[in-house]
Amino acid sequence: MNELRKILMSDPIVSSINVHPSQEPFVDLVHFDPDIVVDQSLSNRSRYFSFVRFSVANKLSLAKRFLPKGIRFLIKEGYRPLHIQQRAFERALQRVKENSSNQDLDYLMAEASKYVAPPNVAPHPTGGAVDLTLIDSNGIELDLGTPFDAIPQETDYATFFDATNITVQAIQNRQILAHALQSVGFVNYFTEWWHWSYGDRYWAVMTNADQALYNPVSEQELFNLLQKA
Ligand SMILES: C[C@@H](N)C(=O)N[C@H](C)C(=O)O
Ligand SMILES: [Zn+2]
Repeated sequence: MNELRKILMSDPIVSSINVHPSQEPFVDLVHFDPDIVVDQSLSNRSRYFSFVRFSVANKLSLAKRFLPKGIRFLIKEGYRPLHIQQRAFERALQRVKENSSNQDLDYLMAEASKYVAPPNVAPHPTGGAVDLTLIDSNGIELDLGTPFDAIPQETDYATFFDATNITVQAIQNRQILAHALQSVGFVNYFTEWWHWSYGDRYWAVMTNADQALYNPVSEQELFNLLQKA
C-alpha cells in the first residue's frame, strides 16, 4: 500500500472538487470478465447494483493480472442509487448521535462518514466505486480481517485499511488486494479495506487530479446511458 493519506469523505476538500462530467457508459460486471465474480447478496438495492463505469470495469480486468494464481475478485457492490445512499447516511448519523456524548454536527458528520459517504460526495452513485474482496479457487472468501461492510466503530476500527489488530494473514491479504488495485489507478477509502474507486471526487483528492470525472446518476440516467452505448 502506498503511504496512507487519511482524509475523510466529509472533509470540505472532497466537496470542493469540481466534476467535469463524463458520459462514459456503464457496464454490468456480471458479464464483463469471466474471472470477475459478482456476489448477488446486495442485488435488492438496485437492478444496477453490479454496474460500474466502463473504465472501472476495464481497470478491474487489468488488476486481476496482479493477483496471485487462483485468487479472484469477488464484487459486492458497484452502483448505488442516491436515495439509498441518503438513507444509509441518515442511519449512520443517527447511530453515531445515539452513541456519542459529543453532539457537535461536524464531529458527528465526520464519524458517520467513516462508514457511509455523505450523499453530496458519495462515490457509489457515480459508478466510479466498487466494494470488493478476494476469493480462492474454491470460491471461498479470504480472511481480510473483518467481515465485508463491518462498521468501523463496532470492530475497534479493524476495518481501517492499515489496522494492526488483525492477523498477519489478513494483513497480507489486504496487501494483495491493494497491490492489484493500486497498480491500475484505484484509490482506497482508508476506513474500509473493501472500498476502492476511480474517477469520483475522493479519487481526485487522493490523486491530485484537477477534477473528478463522474457525477452521480439516477437509475433512469444510467438506463439512458446504456441505450446510447
Ligand atoms: C456503507 C459502506 N458499504 C460504504 O459504501 N461506504 C462508503 C464510504 C460509501 O458510502 O461510499
Ligand atoms: Zn464502497
